[in-house]
Amino acid sequence: QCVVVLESSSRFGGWLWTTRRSDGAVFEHGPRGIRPAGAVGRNTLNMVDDLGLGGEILPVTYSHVASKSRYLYVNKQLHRMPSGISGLLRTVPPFSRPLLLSVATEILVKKGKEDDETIHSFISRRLGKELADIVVDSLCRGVFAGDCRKLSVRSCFPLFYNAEQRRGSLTLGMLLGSGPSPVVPPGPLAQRSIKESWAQWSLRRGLESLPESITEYLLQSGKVQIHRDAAVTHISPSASGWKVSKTDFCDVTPVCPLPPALSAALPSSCQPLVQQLQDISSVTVAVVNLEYEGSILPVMGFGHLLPSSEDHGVLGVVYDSVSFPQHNRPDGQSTRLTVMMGGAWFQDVFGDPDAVTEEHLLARATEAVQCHLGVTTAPSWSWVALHRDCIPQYYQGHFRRVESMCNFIKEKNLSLSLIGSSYGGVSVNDVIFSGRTAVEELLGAGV
Ligand SMILES: Cc1cc2nc3c(=O)[nH]c(=O)nc-3n(C[C@H](O)[C@H](O)[C@H](O)COP(=O)(O)OP(=O)(O)OC[C@H]3O[C@@H](n4cnc5c(N)ncnc54)[C@H](O)[C@@H]3O)c2cc1C
Ligand SMILES: C=Cc1c2[nH]c(c1C)Cc1[nH]c(c(CCC(=O)O)c1C)Cc1[nH]c(c(C)c1CCC(=O)O)Cc1[nH]c(c(C)c1C=C)C2
Repeated sequence: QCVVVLESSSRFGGWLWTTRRSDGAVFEHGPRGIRPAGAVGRNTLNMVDDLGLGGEILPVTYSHVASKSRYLYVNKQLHRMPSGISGLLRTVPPFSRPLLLSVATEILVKKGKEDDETIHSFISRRLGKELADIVVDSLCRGVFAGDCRKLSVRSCFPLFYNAEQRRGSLTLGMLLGSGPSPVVPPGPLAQRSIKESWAQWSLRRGLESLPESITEYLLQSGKVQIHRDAAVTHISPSASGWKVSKTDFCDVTPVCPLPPALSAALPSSCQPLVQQLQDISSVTVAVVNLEYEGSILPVMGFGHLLPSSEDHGVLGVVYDSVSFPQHNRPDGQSTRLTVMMGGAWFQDVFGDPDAVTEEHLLARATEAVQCHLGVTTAPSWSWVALHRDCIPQYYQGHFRRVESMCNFIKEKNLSLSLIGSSYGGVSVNDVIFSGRTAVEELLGAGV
């Protein structure tokens, strides 16, 4: 078997993108933390073991302040998200009643009849409108940069959907479990993560080390051809497999991540698939990394999110220095923050992504830090990145679209796998797991 990897840009890694400054500071422009939990989390840690990257791991435990404290910026104030029993029992602003009341009465709410629903409608129905408007609205902005009034509960939070389906309640589903998950035995690193109670992890030189290390591993194996600056422009079925781009690769089974690239490359005989791919939309996020001199944060924690009712444009701010102080400048005298903006509201707030200036995005980000965190000094360093169409949006009915694409591929006996963030989960773990599953189906397990 011959494996060929074609990457259109000049670097591997996609959204895993790190800047390593010469003084030792590390800034993430894409993902910054990976969760070790669950089958997909264990799978990634097993891969980190295989790559020999275990010594580079930076774990953040559940007892760390970054795991215990997350904030919401509501009514022009920061509020710590309630946690623990006392947080659930008391009425804490910005909520009008103890959260335990919503959780307890949720058990009595009847099961929904629809085969999918928006996240906002699902949570309003089960836990009340206030939680949907504030907590879940913010959560969807902090994971999907998306609008919970459009996103699908079944595809975005399958755990919630399955809990209702199997146990009749979210609360019971969380307590009793809501169904089977793939079997992935934990390797040494995953075992360590369980023993030490990790909530998330990164790598000493940033998460881009992961694709860098994979590239090195593949090159050393001598079994894989990898090409940068090699965009797939056209694929079409041929007698011996697929004809890919301008080059003839026989017996190639494309494993394709991006719907726009794939739909543009497919032939007209795959029209139904092309149409379904074109129907998966994604949102643009502006990511602004900021470095400030000294310890400037008024609170410690993972960061804060804003519900869409507070501000459409600013989604949230990550306090990178708190989770990963190892990425600070070695003198330890700085604070690193990341402001994320736009998402589903990008066009409304900032207009055409091609016309928005870096200066405008930087000004909006520093203004948010000043307003939300009371930081009046200017940042000593900044980096502005505009990530076009970076997070796919699983709108209501997404599961049906994915099912129908898979059926088309099966019926036509197309030797093609759909992997990546557009189909069954947007986290780094989901994407790696979908790739592994597809390759195992093609080449057999144990590869
Ligand atoms: C700002 C941001 C923050 C995030 N934070 C987190 C986080 O904290 N934790 C987490 O788990 N996840 C996070 N994510 C999500 C996660 O990073 C992504 O979902 C994941 O990296 C997507 O991987 P992918 O392989 O599906 O796609 P991509 O990363 O988009 O990779 C696709 C690759 O295909 C290449 N390509 C495109 N078209 C072609 C073509 N025609 N021919 C050849 N190559 C092509 C691209 O150049 C790219 O390298 C975040 C994402 C963003 C944008
Ligand atoms: C403010 C915008 C964003 C922040 N992170 C992301 C956006 C759009 C992107 C993102 N964050 C996470 C994931 C992976 C999801 C997963 O299943 O692992 C993605 C794509 C992780 C994450 N971030 C937050 C939560 C609740 C999660 C889920 C996993 C976990 O519980 O750790 C919340 C959150 N994200 C951001 C902030 C500032 C924030 C909370 C304070 C930034």
